[in-house]
Amino acid sequence: MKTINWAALEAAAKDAAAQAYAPYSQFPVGVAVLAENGHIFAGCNVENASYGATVCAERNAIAAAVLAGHRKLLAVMVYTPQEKLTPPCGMCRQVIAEFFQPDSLIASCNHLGQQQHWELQYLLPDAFTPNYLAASNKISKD
Ligand SMILES: O=c1ccn([C@H]2C[C@H](O)[C@@H](CO)O2)c(=O)[nH]1
Repeated sequence: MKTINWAALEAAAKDAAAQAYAPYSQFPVGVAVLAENGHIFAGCNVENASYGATVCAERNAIAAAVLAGHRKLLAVMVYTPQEKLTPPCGMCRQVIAEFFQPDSLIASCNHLGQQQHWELQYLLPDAFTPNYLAASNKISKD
């Protein structure tokens, strides 16, 4: 298993949170994802006046990685500037499951420099993944 530079992910997630567009919730989030080749992609939450069109930082970071051609992703870091360490929301857990492995580490950090780590399979047990579709339709995400 590759060594993960958690400090670099934390710095990237924190920088991303500074760009968050969160006028409605006042809850800025920054996320950094690590690709298999060591590159880091970041995203922030982008809210919307309709509320429902809001996109979380996790999904924006994953979209940036996919846009750059990276579909094999290794780790996630979520930053929120509050003491309580924040895991990804349910919708983002599903999107994470598309591009990560069950034992991939999902981490959260805060402005105090604290971190908490979870395995994806703990946050989303028995995830519905592309394998289920591939089993009947021969669909591949690669
Ligand atoms: O894991 C999460 C949870 C929430 N948010 C955003 C959505 C919304 O803009 C704000 C409050 O829910 O935080 C994220 O970006 N990631």
